[in-house]
Amino acid sequence: MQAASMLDQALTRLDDAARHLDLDADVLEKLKYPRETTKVRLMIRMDDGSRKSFMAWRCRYDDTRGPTKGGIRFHPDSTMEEVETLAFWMTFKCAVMNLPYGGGKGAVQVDPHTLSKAELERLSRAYVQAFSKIVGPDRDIPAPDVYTNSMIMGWMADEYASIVGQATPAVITGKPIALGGSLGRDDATARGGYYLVQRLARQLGLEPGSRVAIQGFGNAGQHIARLLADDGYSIVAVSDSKGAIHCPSGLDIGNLLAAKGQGSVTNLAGTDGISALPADDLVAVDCELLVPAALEDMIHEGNAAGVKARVVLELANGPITPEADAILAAKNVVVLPDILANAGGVTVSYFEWVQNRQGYYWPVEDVHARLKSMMEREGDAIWARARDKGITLRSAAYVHALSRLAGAIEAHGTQQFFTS
Ligand SMILES: NC(=O)c1ccc[n+]([C@@H]2O[C@H](COP(=O)([O-])OP(=O)(O)OC[C@H]3O[C@@H](n4cnc5c(N)ncnc54)[C@H](O)[C@@H]3O)[C@@H](O)[C@H]2O)c1
Repeated sequence: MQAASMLDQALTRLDDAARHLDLDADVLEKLKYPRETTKVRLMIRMDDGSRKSFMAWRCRYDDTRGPTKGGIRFHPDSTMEEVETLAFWMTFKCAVMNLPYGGGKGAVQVDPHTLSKAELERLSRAYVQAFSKIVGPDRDIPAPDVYTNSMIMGWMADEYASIVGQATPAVITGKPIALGGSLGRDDATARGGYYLVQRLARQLGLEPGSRVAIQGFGNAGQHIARLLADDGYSIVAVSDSKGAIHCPSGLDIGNLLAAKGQGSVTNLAGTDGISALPADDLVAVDCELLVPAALEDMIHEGNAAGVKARVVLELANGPITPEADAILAAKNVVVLPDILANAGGVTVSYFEWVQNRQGYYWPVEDVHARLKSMMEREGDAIWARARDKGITLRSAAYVHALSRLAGAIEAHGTQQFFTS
């Protein structure tokens, strides 16, 4: 992860989008910087009695359109710049989907795989203790991200309830169903991307039988593999942090899930015509659809030219660097951009927050139907904007979001008072 330059790279998207809109200067001044980032060193007791500390952050990038919303990542390489960049993307993602939220993000610099379950629980609770004045159902609403899950969200919701002295399920989303989670949240990120692919399949030249390569086999990667395979797509390559595998005749999803359950998809290499690949070679596999579903900057200047897919569905956040974006555009590869393609997760998190506040819970069919109609509505609008302006879908998504953000910032602003 090239964390130091990440935010600057992300801000180039803002500049690019601003060129297509007639904006008040207040708008860019407000969106160029995070509103607040809090840094805390968390101290927890380890199982052996020793104490250990971990750096943690929470960023509220912009709250013009509502309380800030964004996940908490547990990763050894997390940095403040990464958290701020992810919070910037959340600001735009919530605006793309017209959710009544601003953007936020949090992280703990830790490899959670080195902690016992009890240590992980203490760390999760320590995070909420440290940031209890920052989070809140009308202020800042966390959710899961890389290497955090519903169990961790449940501990965090419980800790917040202890601190404020009352059950407050709407403070955090991605909770277990038994603690006020929403049906359909588990596969929402992948499902949103899947609905988008279904909606635009004709324009994208995709159809059941098209070949798919998936980078990363966690929450997003596993569910998109299942949804596309159920639709008749052929999953020909998959990777995780241990490496990649390739099978031109198609991989079996059940076998992939079982192998991942035992550590890694690479355990399947050498069986049933499946070959091992270096992890980096996954992006160059012969296929029609490439799905990055791991981490940032995985498709870069050094490997973008090798991409053979016609379409890239960005389920990960920021998997393509701006340099790689230009290379892919020159090759006429259509990129379904992260702030639209993976927005299903935050959209169903929003549904969870609404259900928590209403105290009324929806059947999964309602969750799916509402998600589908929102993905189609915003996907169609962004497709039309890209076509009308002759710009990439990424630029169109940023223009789409920026026009909503600008409307809200200008409505708050007072510049006209001074100039009229
Ligand atoms: N889960 C969500 O709701 C959600 C929502 C929006 C965006 N995202 C984004 O999707 C991406 C994946 O998130 P997730 O929730 O699936 O995380 P996860 O922790 O469940 O899975 C991450 C996967 O990536 C793999 N991985 C790590 N390093 C890799 C590498 N170098 N090469 C290949 N694979 C590698 C891991 O082995 C794991 O299989 C992230 O960018 C995240 O920000 C997730």
